[in-house]
Amino acid sequence: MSGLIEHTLRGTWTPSGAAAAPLSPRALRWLRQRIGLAETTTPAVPTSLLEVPDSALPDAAREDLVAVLGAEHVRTDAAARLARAGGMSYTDLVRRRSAAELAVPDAVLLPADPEAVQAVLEVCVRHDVAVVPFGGGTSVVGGVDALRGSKAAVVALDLVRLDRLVSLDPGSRIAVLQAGTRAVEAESLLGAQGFTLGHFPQSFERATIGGFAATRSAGQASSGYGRFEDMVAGVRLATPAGEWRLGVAPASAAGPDLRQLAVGSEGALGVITEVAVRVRPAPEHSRYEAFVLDGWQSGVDAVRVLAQGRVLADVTRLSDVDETEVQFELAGAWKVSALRAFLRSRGVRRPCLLVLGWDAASRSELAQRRAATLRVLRGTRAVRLGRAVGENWRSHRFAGPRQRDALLDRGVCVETLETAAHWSGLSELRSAVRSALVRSLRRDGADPIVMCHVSHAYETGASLYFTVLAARDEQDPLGQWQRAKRAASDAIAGRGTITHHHAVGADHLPWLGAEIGAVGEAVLAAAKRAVDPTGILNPGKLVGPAR
Ligand SMILES: Cc1cc2nc3c(=O)[nH]c(=O)nc-3n(C[C@H](O)[C@H](O)[C@H](O)COP(=O)(O)OP(=O)(O)OC[C@H]3O[C@@H](n4cnc5c(N)ncnc54)[C@H](O)[C@@H]3O)c2cc1C
Repeated sequence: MSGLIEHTLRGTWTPSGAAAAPLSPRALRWLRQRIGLAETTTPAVPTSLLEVPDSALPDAAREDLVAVLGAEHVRTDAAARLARAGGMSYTDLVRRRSAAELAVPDAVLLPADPEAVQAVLEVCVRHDVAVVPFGGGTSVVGGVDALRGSKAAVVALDLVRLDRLVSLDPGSRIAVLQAGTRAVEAESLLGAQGFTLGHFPQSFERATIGGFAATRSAGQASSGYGRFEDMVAGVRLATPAGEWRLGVAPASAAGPDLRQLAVGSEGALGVITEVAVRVRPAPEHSRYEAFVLDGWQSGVDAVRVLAQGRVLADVTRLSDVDETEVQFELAGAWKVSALRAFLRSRGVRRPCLLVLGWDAASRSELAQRRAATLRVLRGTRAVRLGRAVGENWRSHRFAGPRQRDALLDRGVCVETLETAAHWSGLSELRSAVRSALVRSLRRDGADPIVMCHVSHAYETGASLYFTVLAARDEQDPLGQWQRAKRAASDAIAGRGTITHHHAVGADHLPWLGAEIGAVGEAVLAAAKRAVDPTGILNPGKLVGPAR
């Protein structure tokens, strides 16, 4: 299990940066040849070169905030503000690497409990100061960008001190966690009492419980444990209109489920201070295995059959041909040519890796569930690769963000985006996004690598997660990705959702209307007016207008 990384570290995922997951010379050679990468290194610029404007927080607002929180918890120094300036997307990292302009908050507020959060909102309403709730700061959609909208000042409301397990009801299997509790801490607090949340996104080492709820996050084991919104039994929210508590029973017919307004509210409708989550007994046994399907469509058909047969493994992850190739090549340690020869001997020409992982309370439960999955898989011509490859995936499941640092250092434009669609439109959506990305990132005759996987499957459809590797345009690195992202988002609109689990933030806002319609946008705006009449909460995110 990974350790805790200081959430104020921005610019790289771990303090050691690229050294945490260096690229092997073989992998580097292969990449250079595939995407036309120059032989340069592009290290990050020192933090001292980043520009931090003077704080625009009015003195009167500062005094009132200090009266509520104490002077040490109202930070206006450059280091504290810089540490909450933006999230962890590729463009966030490139901005820091190239000393481009950052949206820096005017102050950082550090309340210790829900009452202090409520009191802070009251002060901010009085002084008309914008508030950006800040959890782990791992947003990849501009969700924590310090946008001020029409306000003269903006503060980052950092929930790091709300880090307690408030209660655990083992009979009902409900734990109440404060919103700033990081996933790693939550797992360890729950684990000490024999429970798990089972939520393991790739940002596990840094993201928080409140952030998961605010963004409708999905973890790698979502097929077994559900998406984060499936885990939320109740929410406590501070809003400018007063405190709001939701979720008194496991199910209710008392009108629409208003918990779902809080879940996915992205800091625009309130600050989540506590989340009641459904927990499960910590598994005693687990097993990861890998299989290979021949070609994307056979892989997708196999995952669909598993989902509709309701025998999905807890982790079910299908990589397309390109992602499988990259995993084989970058893994270095695997004997790639021997593996390819073996697969050819089994008639597999276009390998697509399928990783399956099961968690269970007992050996017999594990055996039963695995047997049920494999029985259905048998009809799909999947070739079994065995446990070593599956366990290798598991041991590297949080390596992606570390490897991204190494790729950034080598001049690679590396970013991800995600969507979802019903089974009937999934392959068309994948082709459309793929073509848009390849077209917009083609440079000097070299195509980018565009990889895709399915990691969240449902009876009615699945998510698609794209990873792009291209030679970075050093003259205009931000524009290069922004154009590609726009092309991909245009290709998604009308075919799938603009986001399956990364949320809307600022970046997806221009495409939200196409998905929820003008009436949907009006409903969101009306909800915002009800809880946040002066519009101080997270301007420019989720509820229009876009920045
Ligand atoms: C390398 C990497 C991998 C990732 N992998 C995944 C993945 O596998 N699955 C996935 O779902 N996501 C993933 N993400 C996206 C991100 O981690 C999730 O959106 C996560 O839920 C954000 O949690 P956080 O605590 O970091 O929130 P932040 O980034 O701090 O905030 C996200 C949004 O929620 C709001 N917010 C935060 N806390 C609160 C609160 N208490 N009350 C109200 N609003 C709040 C913020 O204002 C912002 O709009 C990944 C991101 C990175 C950088």
